[in-house]
Order: sequence, then structure tokens, then C-alpha cells
Amino acid sequence: MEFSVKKGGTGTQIKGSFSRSACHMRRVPSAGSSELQLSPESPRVQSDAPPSSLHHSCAPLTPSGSSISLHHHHYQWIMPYLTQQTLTIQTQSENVTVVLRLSEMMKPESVLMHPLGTAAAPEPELLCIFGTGDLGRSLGQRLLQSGYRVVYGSRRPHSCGPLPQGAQVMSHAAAAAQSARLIFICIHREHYAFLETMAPHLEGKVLVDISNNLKKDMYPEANAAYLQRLLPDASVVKGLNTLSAWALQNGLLAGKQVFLCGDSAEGKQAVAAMSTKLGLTVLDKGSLSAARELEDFPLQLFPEWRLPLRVAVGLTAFFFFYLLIRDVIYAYVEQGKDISYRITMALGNKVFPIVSLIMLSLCYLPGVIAAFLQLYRGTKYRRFPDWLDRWMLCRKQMGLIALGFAFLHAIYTFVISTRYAVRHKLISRVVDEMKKNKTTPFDFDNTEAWGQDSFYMLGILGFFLYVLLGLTSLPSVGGSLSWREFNFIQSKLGHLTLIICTSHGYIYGWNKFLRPSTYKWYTPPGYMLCLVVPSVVLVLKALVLLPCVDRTLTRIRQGWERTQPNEEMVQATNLYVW
Ligand SMILES: NC(=O)C1=CN([C@@H]2O[C@H](COP(=O)(O)OP(=O)(O)OC[C@H]3O[C@@H](n4cnc5c(N)ncnc54)[C@H](OP(=O)(O)O)[C@@H]3O)[C@@H](O)[C@H]2O)C=CC1
Ligand SMILES: [Cu+2]
Repeated sequence: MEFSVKKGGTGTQIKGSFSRSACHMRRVPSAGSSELQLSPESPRVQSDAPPSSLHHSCAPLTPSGSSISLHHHHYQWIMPYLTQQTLTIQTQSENVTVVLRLSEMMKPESVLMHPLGTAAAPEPELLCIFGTGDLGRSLGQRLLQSGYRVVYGSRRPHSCGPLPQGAQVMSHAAAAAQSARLIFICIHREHYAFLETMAPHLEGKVLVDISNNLKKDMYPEANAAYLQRLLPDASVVKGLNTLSAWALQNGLLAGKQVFLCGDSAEGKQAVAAMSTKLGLTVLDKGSLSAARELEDFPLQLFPEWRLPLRVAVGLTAFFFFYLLIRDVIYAYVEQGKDISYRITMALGNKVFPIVSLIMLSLCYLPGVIAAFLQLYRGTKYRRFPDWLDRWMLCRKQMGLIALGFAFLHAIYTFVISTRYAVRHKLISRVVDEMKKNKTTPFDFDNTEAWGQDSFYMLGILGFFLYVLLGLTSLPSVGGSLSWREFNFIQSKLGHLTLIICTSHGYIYGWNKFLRPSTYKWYTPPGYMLCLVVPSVVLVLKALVLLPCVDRTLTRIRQGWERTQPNEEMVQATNLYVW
């Protein structure tokens, strides 16, 4: 806050500014001789130093305009230096409201000082809350702590239970008649009807509707719209409904985002100012017609995770039963062997990498589908179908779930060879071979060694890149990257990860593809099935990268259109698309 004070007699002019924590003053050089003496040596006094220290270091201001900054505790110390001037400074706790008044009639000794919180400070704004329930109480407490005065409107003002200290309680009508402009409606929607009878008291007030419902579409209209219909002469603002009584009570508000909507700009502004004071970050969602959307927010449960989780659960279940039949049940039926112990470890370590690889490729599939769609349409100015849009929006979550499954696969792989069943099989094989009196029981197969080493190498590299992708998808990491860096990692490295992980799968089956015993009951093994989607994605991606295709696509993405839209076309598109 800038201020300027002029003293007519001597022509002294002081200019300065007040901020939240400091007062900064300087004498304007052009002024004539002046008694104003501020310390040029201590331009910033921020401690609770006694006035004498200032006094001692006091020296006349040089004409070039030295300055002094004072903590707001120290406003009073300025007084002695502003001789023959009266300065009334009123500070109101943290939010410094400063009123500077200059009166030539008053001597410095009679300077008026108002310490913090006395009656002369401007009264804190009064806010009204209807309803003394959980939310009403927590909100009131938070508002009181933020320096507001609070009055409650209640059905039973004399028996409504404990309320935050310092708040008043009265009947709804009496509370509405107070000076508060903002009234928070902390009442369930079912009980709104009585408010209609109070319409005359609520005229011109800003009613903040915080209510939520238990389910979506419980009522034909949004709660806030209903409230506005009951009270057409009040301005209803919907908002803050994503807060909980618990968060309010525990002060977990700093930086939290809240949404507002309403038809009255001033109403919204008042609520936004109050919310900012509580430490909230406000996002204006527009007119009251957005109330429905706002009321649905608290009912959402990880919306962007829903599709990826469904895909993950679906794939896991499918492959689990598929492999159960192919491995365990097949062995039991055809060979009479019970290998059901494999369900826990061996089967898991087949299902997890399969689901992981398919989900990773599902992250990149919508991108190539979109590219082909743009190529086919010859324009980028037509909307993608909804399913593709939704799919594109949850790629990050798909990728993170894929990473989770890759983690499980890595851990399982570590343990798998230490198992009893594996050791037993290995030793029995050795003993068998010895019994058969073979001279070289350990035939070294060079190709096998190469195959396995490459398999592990690709697995480790793929997993490393996987983790890298996962890390950059974290907002704190991704936010520190430029768009090009982010794009490089998510697209180039992402596809590289897909290539490496797919090769990992191919190498696993390299010598089994043509073996008839691989196809038990005429079904391909799981790892073969899981290679289908990634292979398709990689082939499509390779097609997109062909120079001729890539050139056309780049042009389309820069706004070029194959057919210039003429009027007929536009009409046709409108018919088909909308
Ligand atoms: N609790 C929470 O965390 C959150 C709640 N909300 C919303 O805030 C609103 C209030 O919730 P909450 O405080 O938890 O509910 P409570 O049931 O704890 O409190 C509701 C209050 O409404 C008043 N009331 C009850 N019946 C009537 C009636 N027939 N006529 C007039 N007033 C009545 C009562 O106050 P009195 O006795 O003083 O009249 C009562 O204390 C709801 O719409 C809820 O959806 C929104 C976000 C979070
Ligand atoms: Cu693997």
C-alpha cells in the first residue's frame, strides 16, 4: 500500500509504502528544512528493538532521500520523528490495515496510538453460518481463526451444542438480519424448504451452498439451483463442497484447490476473497449451471484410474484362468500330474509380465490409432471419437499400472530359482543323467546361453527404462522438464522400452514357437498371446515413421487439410459428427 503525506507548513513530504510486515518511508528530497529525521543507517529494522536504538542512530535525512523500513510493531516509533504531525496507524493483526492521518493541530506527544485488537480497529467482517452441524462448526472455527466474526443461525439457538469460542448463535431470522453479507448454508438439501419462508431476510445476500449428495443424480436439479429457485432474490454461490469438516478442523487447507460457481460475479468474488484468506486456491467454474458438476466432484473415486484398473483386472483374470487351464489343469488331465503348487509363483510370474507388456503397448496404441485416423480423414480439425479421447487421457495411469506389474515380475524372477521345486527338478535331472551313465551330463549349449543372457539383459534394460518412464510421469519430475524433453522421454524412450520388452518376450519363446508340444490343447502359450498387441503397435508405429507417411502427418498436424472444406462438406460433417 503506497501512501503520501504532505505537510503544508514546512513543505515536508513523506512518501512510503506499507506491506504486510514492514513500513517503508522516505522523505522526498525536494522538501524544505524538516524536523523529520529517520535513520539512514538502519534501512530495515525488523526486530522488536526499543525506540531508543532507533533514536540513537538517528540522523537527519540527506536530501538525496534516505529511507527507513520498519516492522509493523514499530510504527509507533516513527512518531517522535514526525514532529508536529499526527499519525494514526491502526494495525489489525496479520492483515495490516493502515490508516494514515495527518493533523497539523496535534503535537507529537498527543499522537493517537492503537495497539493491536482494540476497539478502534476496524471491526472484522461478520460472516453467517446456517446450521450448527459438523461442517458448520468446523467452518466457523476456521473462519474465526482467520480473523472473521461468526454468527450462527440455528433452529435451536439455546441448545445446539458446543460451538467455537467467540461465535454467536441466534435464530435463522435474527442471524440473517445481522450485517453479514455471506451466509454459508451448512444444512442438508432435504431441509432447504424452510429457507423459502426467510426470503425477505435473505434478499441481496450471498448464499454459499456447500452441500453434497450421497449419490449422483439424486435430485433432478443441482442443490444450488434448487436453493436459487427457493430464493430468487439472493445470489447463490456454489462451492467449497470438496472440503471436509475434518480437513477444516485440522487446518489442512493450505494450497488446497476449491471450486466456485455462481451467477453473481460480486458474490463469487466475496467468497473467493474469503477462501483465499483461509489459504485455499480458488478456481472459478463459471455460472451456477456448473453446480451439478461441482456437486459430483466429491463423489468421484479416482475417475482417471477406472478404465486402466478395469483393463488390468480383466487382463489379469483372463490370463490367470487361461494359464491355469493350459498349465495346471492340462497336466492333471493329460499326464495325471498335480502341479497345482505352481499357481502361486510360476503362474504369477507368467501373468504379471504378460499384463505389464500388454498394458504398456496399450499406452502407445491410441497414439498410432489417432495418427491413422488423422491420415484417413486428412485433417486434424475433427474430434476423435469419445472412446479414443478417454483412452488417450488415461495413458499415464495405464503406464503406471504396467510399471507396477513389471515390478512384481522383477521381484518374482529374483525368487523363482531359489524355490524348492526348481532345485528339486535340477538335482533330479543331474542324478538321472548320472544314472544313465552319461559321460557328459552337462552339455554346454552355446545358443541357449546366448539366448538366456540376452533375455535377461533385455529384461533388465526394459525394466530400467520402464522405471525412468514412471519417474518422469510424476508431476514434480515432469514439471521440471521442457516440453521437448518430456516428449522425448515419453515418446522416443517409451517406444524404445516397448521394443526392448517385446524382444524380451520374443527371445523367451524363440526356440518354442515351432514346437508342437507348445500348443497344448491347440492353444498358444500366454507369452505368445501377449506379443500380439505390442507387435501390432510397433508395426503401426514403424508405418507412421515411414518418410512419406510421416511427411503427410506432420503437415496435417500443422493445420493442412487434404480437402478444403466447402459448404456442402461442412453441412455433411455437421450432420455426421454432431
Ligand atoms: N460434513 C462434511 O464434511 C461436509 C458436509 N457438507 C455438506 O454440508 C451440509 C451439512 O453437513 P453436516 O454439517 O455434516 O451435517 P450435520 O447433520 O452435522 O448438520 C446439519 C445441520 O443442519 C441443521 N438442520 C438439520 N435439520 C434441519 C431442518 N429440518 N431444518 C433446518 N436446519 C436443519 C442442523 O443445525 P441446527 O440444529 O443448528 O439448526 C444440523 O446441525 C450438507 O449438505 C453436507 O452435504 C459438505 C462438505 C463436507
Ligand atoms: Cu521378463
